[in-house]
Amino acid sequence: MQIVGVTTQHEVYIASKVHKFRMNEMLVIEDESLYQPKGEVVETFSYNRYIPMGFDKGIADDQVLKTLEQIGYDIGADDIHLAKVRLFEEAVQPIQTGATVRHPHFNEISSLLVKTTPAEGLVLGEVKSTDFIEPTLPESLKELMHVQDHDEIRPQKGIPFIFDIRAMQQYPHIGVFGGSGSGKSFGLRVMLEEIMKLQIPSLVFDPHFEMNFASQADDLPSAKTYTDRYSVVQIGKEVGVDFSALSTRDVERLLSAAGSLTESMINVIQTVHKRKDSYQSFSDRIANLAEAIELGKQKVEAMLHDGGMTRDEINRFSTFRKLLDQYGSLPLASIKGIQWRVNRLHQAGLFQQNIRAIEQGIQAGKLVVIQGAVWLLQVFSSYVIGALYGKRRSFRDAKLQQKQGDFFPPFIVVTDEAHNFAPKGFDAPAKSVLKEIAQEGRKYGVFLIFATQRPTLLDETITAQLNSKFVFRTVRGTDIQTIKEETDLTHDEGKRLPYLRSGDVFVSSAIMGRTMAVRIRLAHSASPHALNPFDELKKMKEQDSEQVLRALDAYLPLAEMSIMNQLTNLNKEAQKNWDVAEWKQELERLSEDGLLKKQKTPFATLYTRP
Ligand SMILES: Nc1ncnc2c1ncn2[C@@H]1O[C@H](COP(=O)(O)OP(=O)(O)OP(=O)(O)O)[C@@H](O)[C@H]1O
Repeated sequence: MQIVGVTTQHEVYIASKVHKFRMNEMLVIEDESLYQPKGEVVETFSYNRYIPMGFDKGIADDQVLKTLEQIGYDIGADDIHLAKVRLFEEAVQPIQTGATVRHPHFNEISSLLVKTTPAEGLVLGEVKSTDFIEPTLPESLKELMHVQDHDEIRPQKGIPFIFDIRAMQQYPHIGVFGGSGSGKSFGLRVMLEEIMKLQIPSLVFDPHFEMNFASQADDLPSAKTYTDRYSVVQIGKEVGVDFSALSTRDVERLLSAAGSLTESMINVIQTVHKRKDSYQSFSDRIANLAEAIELGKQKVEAMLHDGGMTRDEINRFSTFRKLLDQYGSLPLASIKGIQWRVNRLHQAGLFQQNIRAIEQGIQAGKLVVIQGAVWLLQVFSSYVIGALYGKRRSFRDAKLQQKQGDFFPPFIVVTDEAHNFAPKGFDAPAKSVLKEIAQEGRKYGVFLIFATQRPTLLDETITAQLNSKFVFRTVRGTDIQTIKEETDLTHDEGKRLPYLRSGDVFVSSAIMGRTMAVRIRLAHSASPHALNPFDELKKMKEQDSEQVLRALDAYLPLAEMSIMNQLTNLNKEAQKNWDVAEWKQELERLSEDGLLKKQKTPFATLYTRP
């Protein structure tokens, strides 16, 4: 391999007759006077006698052609491989044309690529095109993972990409961007596995119900299990909001998530909500007030003067009167609006539990996955993040003031669909607390991992605070533009974004100091959605046929006209509720699928085992 053409201080062309260059391949230029500059391939081209140079010059210019001829290439006849290489550090003077080029030894580039050990960092994947370095890779960095390359699963060959999570203290927060099917969720899963490995307490909001680590990945030798390292809770089942602990401002925020609030509705909440109100006391007060206003003061007074009512009725109407005296001037429509919103949250189970299960999980160093519908997660996240961040802050602040405080650990907040939690341009329940963490969380040891398909829709103050960005395949022009503005991806890398393979990612991180191309490793666990929906249909059909055949077994051979007599038994055993026509259809289907044999005689149609 040799340098050809005119070189600059930061870019050179390299040619070879035998070596086919690969994108992101690392190379060392033998130039003692410049301290062996190193760089990586950013563009490649191959010529052979079928596509001779000059016919389509591609990346080569006249200067390149001239040098090639001078150093003995037969242009138009030889195979020639060319690469454009960008130097990692600008050279003090242009590089000598003709200088030889080779692959680096691990020690020559280790400081650029490896910032921590596998035991202390997140082992997320393999740095692309580094398999040339395998012979010099130290044992401690080998055999850390398996990688899927095209259809083949293979052990790690190149340099591992180990994210130095400890450096988040200085460069906090991670963004994970990528379009549908780009491998973003898969990458997030690998990140979470590594976080569990290190037992870092984390709060994961999971709108897709996919972050479960119970099932192991198929085909992966020695997949790790994470059983004791995480817990999954659902809003309305294991966790919820303790209504009586909410301030009036919290109630406003929660209710606004169930449906936007008008000024007048906010006024209703501020007037009617009392400190320590339980869900019951607040919703009763609202319901009674609505009913009282609907009846009107006159009618309520008349009922109370009328007499002849039971004690309960007297109590009820006295309550109405009191409420009318206190709040009678509030508009009925706004009160009803609040009533509807409180009801909606209650129906979703939000007020049935508290967040103790989450706090315990975090205290125990676990990854706590919180599942629920997006809108409900938005409400709940604002409450739970606010509460836990508050605890962590109080503990740290107390410590700074040398006071005693209950220990609360540092933790990470992880969410997919992050643009729903902190949207650009409009408000969302959790946005203010997330912004605060983006700006101040570092001081308290609270960090964000934000994944989204739409970085353009994410609040820009937060995007700017994400010091490490993992960029998967992105097709949408506006998102590519945002990514280019927010990372140090070069123009060439930006152009490659729509064509990245699922699982390939550019990591642009202040921690690494430069963009790296990485193949994410195979996950040890599998997503519950990993089953192809069409395989799922097939499996369901097979299971169903099996069940029906088992029920039929005792009655075979079965004549079509006997179905009527056996209908109750058949339905019971097959757990169906079919009539005779439906059973006939099913028998026909099973015989078409070859699972039964259909015989027609002049007297009857018979079904038997094939
Ligand atoms: N690193 C990887 N190695 C092997 N296969 C991968 C890798 N990453 C992704 N894949 C494959 O690509 C598919 C799509 O990935 P994934 O579901 O993570 O996409 P996504 O970007 O999260 O899409 P969506 O946002 O629609 O969920 C996965 O089913 C997985 O099989």
